[in-house]
Formats: sequence, structure tokens, C-alpha cells
Amino acid sequence: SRFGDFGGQYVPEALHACLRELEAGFDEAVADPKFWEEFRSLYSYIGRPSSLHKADRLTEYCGGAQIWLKREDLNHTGSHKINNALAQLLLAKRLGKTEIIAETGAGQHGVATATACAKFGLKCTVFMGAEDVRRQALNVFRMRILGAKVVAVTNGTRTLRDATSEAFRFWVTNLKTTYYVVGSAIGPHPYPTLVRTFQSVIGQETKKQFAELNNGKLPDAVVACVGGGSNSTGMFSPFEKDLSVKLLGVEAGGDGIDTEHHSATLTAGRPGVFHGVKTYVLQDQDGQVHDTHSVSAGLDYPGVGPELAFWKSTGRAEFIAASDAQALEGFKLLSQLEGIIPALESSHAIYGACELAKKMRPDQHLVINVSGRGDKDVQSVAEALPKL
Ligand SMILES: CC/C=C(/N=C/c1c(COP(=O)(O)O)cnc(C)c1O)C(=O)O
Repeated sequence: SRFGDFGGQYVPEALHACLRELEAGFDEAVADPKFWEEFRSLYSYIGRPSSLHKADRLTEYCGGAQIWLKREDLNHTGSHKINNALAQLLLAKRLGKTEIIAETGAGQHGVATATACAKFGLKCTVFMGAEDVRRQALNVFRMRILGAKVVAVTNGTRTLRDATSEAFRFWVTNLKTTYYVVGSAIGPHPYPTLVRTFQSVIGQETKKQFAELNNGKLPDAVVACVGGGSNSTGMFSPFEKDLSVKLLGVEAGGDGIDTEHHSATLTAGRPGVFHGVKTYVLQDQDGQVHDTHSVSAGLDYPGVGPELAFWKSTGRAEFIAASDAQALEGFKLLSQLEGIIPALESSHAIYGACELAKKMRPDQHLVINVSGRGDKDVQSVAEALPKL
């Protein structure tokens, strides 16, 4: 349950028993070939494997490494979130839970959980900050159309942080019947391990596909955006032992990490406890957690997964921040050079990858995890880029 000094279960006594039940259920499931057979039987529903292909015009534009795209945006519901939501629903069924709750920021995890609940016939309640209900309205409609109840959370900054706190509060009072599908590699043990394990299908496929297309070679670098850390740990973990592969996480630099308005937890935060886990936190010297900002709702969060905090401390992965303006640049680049409209979250990885590619040689290869598609964001981008 530890990632070096990070991880653990910093939760009230009331949660210990159900976290132990969850850990036992998880350990049993991952050791059971039947669980993985059931997960793989969902691949045609998800659209796995997702494709890996070259980005020729983006490669030319950046002028350095060969750039490849892992298309998690093409999954059913439009992001990587479906991998984790479906796997956790299988786990919830094994644990005999009848009610499902989830938190959401960008609405992608909310839609993925609502989709999985519709498929498995379970009641679904999604907690979402009122500000995110406004800026990701398309996904709120989708959740409701899929049969889920969306609870707008109005405390605090009315974003992902508050939705997550509210989901935990609800869970603690409904432990017997309710399974909390956590949407990122955050929260108390076993959630960071559980979510990374289910998302590692991304990195496993990437490694195999890249080798098949490049006579057995590994890529030289892999890039992913970082919110709570699920698409990054899912993409990075299969490469963790391959030290020749550079791992780069791109966080939300908002208005700039020298301002109070960003969500670059690993770049500008420090070790602390938040949402039940020891990790990096954006906090003041008294440990009060900062309000955060990002143009992308899915990265707008003052915590981060403990495994990424560990990889930062060991130097296995590097982290940079892309500002709102730089993310909007990444959004435009992929749209106009490759005809792919990425989620604003993924747009941070596009920008960061292009900066890295420039510093690499043309005989080197870099893979970007395109974590989601940008349909949900076109309204806010149109407002942000009126001259587009
Ligand atoms: C679970 C809260 C985060 C959400 N989304 C985060 C997100 C992220 C960042 O989340 P992580 O992969 O967990 O760091 C990246 N790409 C897309 C398309 C996302 O939607 C959500 O609610 O949909």
C-alpha cells in the first residue's frame, strides 16, 4: 500500500473495514483469470485495443522526434475513463454491491461510470462540482440520458476537489450497499493501485503495438497529462522498468505556476495528506489545501496520485506544467495538423510533447497518450479562442 514514502490509508476508522473488503476483493479479482476474461470480453464494447499511429504533420511541425498517438480518445464514451469504470463495475458486482457512486470533474469519468451502470443495470449517482456542471454541460446531459443521477456540489470551489469530498462523505454513510468508483489514481489504498492496474492496459497495448511497428523496439519517450494520475500511471507503469524510456507527465499550469491559479501539484506542491492518501498537495504552510484553477476541469485538482509522487521523488518520471494558453495551443495543433480534436486535458500533453520532441533527434520516437476527445470542450474553447 506504499509507494516509498507515499500512499497509505489516512482515513477515519469508519472506512477501514470497507477498504479492507475492497482490497481483498481486488486482490482476489486480479488473481482470478475469470475476472480478466470478463474484462477482455468487454474489449469490443470499449473498442480495444485503441489504435497507435504516427502523427506526421505534428512530427514535422515540432521538428524533432517521430511523434505517435495512442488513441484513448477513440474508446467508447470518449476517453480512457471507460477502462477503469468497467473494471471497477466488475469488482462491485463481485462484492455484491447494488448502488454505484462516482465523482467527476470533466464529466468523462461520470459518463463512463453511468455507461457501465447502464450496461450492468446498477443504480448510478455522480457527484459533480456546480462549476463543472456548467463548463462540461454536454457530459451532464449524457450522464442523465444514460440514467444516472447527477448531484451538483456547491461547496468550496465547486470543482473536482469538492465533488470528491462529497462522494467520500456519501460513501461513509452508505458503506453496506454502495461501491465508490474512484475515477483517478488517488484516494486511500487500494484505490491508487487498483486504478493504475486497470488503466495499465493502455501502456501494455502501447508497448506491444510500438514493438510490432518498429521491429521490437521501445519508444524513447512517453508523454501523458496529469490530473489525478490515472491515464499517466496507466500509460507509464508498463514502462517503469524500461529505463531507456523517458516518462513525462504534463500538469495544468493554469495562469502560470508563479500565480495562485494553477493545478500543478507535482511541479509546485509538496508532500502532504489529501483525500486519504500521503502524496503531493498544493497547500499553504499550515497544510490548508489551495484553491486551484485550470482551463480543463479534469486537471483542476490540488492532489495527485501517490505513485506519481513516488516516481517524482526517485526521478523515474519528470513533470512539467503547461499553462491554459499553452494547452489551448496544443488543442489547436492536434486539431489543425492531425484532424483530431483532443480534450483540453489531453491538450496539455500535446503541448508538452511538442516541446520535448523539439529537443529530440528525428531517429527517436515519442508516444503521446491522447486521453480523451474534445467534444465536451468546443464551447469553452470557442469562448477562449474567439478568433479561431
Ligand atoms: C475523475 C475526475 C477526472 C476526470 N477527468 C480527467 C481527465 C484526465 C485527467 O485524469 P487522470 O488521467 O486521472 O490524471 C485526462 N484526460 C481526460 C480526457 C480526462 O477527462 C473526469 O471526471 O472525467
